[in-house]
Amino acid sequence: MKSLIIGIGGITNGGKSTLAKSLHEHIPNSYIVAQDTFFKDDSVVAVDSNGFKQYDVLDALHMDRMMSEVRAWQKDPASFLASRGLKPQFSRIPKAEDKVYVLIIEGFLIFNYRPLNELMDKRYFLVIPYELCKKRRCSRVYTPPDPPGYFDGHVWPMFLKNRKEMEETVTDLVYLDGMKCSEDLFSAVYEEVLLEIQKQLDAD
Ligand SMILES: Nc1ncnc2c1ncn2[C@@H]1O[C@H](COP(=O)(O)OP(=O)(O)O)[C@@H](O)[C@H]1O
Ligand SMILES: NC(=O)c1ccc[n+]([C@@H]2O[C@H](COP(=O)(O)O)[C@@H](O)[C@H]2O)c1
Repeated sequence: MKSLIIGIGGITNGGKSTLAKSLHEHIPNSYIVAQDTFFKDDSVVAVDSNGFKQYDVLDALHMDRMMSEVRAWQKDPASFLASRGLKPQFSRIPKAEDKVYVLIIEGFLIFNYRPLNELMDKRYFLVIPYELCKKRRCSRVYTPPDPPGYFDGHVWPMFLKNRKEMEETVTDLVYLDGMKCSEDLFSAVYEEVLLEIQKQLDAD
């Protein structure tokens, strides 16, 4: 069996998890590793001079644990899925995508962490403008919730900084306009992933 790793990165509330879930639902033998499940406990997240918790930095995440999960999948995707109670899926009429295990890595800082970035076969980066990002972010409740002024005082400046750092080191990013409807975003990426799957199969 072959395997493929797809990165869905981008701005907070850009639509990463929505897109990752749709891909997962349509791709047999796929699995999502979501970066936001690896945040450190609030008690150990650093605080800046304005009292804002520094959540939007790699240091706020257990990247070592995230890497272990990805490496466990890479080592043996079938056993990895089986250990999570998931059985390999085969369509009644076999399709190309049945034959390739696909890992979807989703998160706002996945391309800023070099060891993780290096593993990706394809990199997508969702972007939305400031106003829309602020609007979507303000209607979402995190644990802990954003304190007043957090978007402009921490989230947006860190997004600009992290994106700049990423663009200095990462090539082959495919930018996606997160203002497009979810269906259009899904179809565009899904079509490309199917082509990547076919490429893997043709590589024999
Ligand atoms: N393409 C889209 N168009 C409009 N709203 C969207 C779109 N994608 C996601 N959303 C909405 O934006 C919010 C954030 O989406 P989500 O996928 O959780 O973003 P992220 O994982 O990047 O933080 C949710 O309310 C979701 O329903
Ligand atoms: N434990 C958590 O999940 C948690 C806590 C505080 C802030 N956040 C926020 O999560 C964001 C990243 O996730 P999204 O890209 O899904 O928005 C960061 O901007 C960060 O400020 C998450």
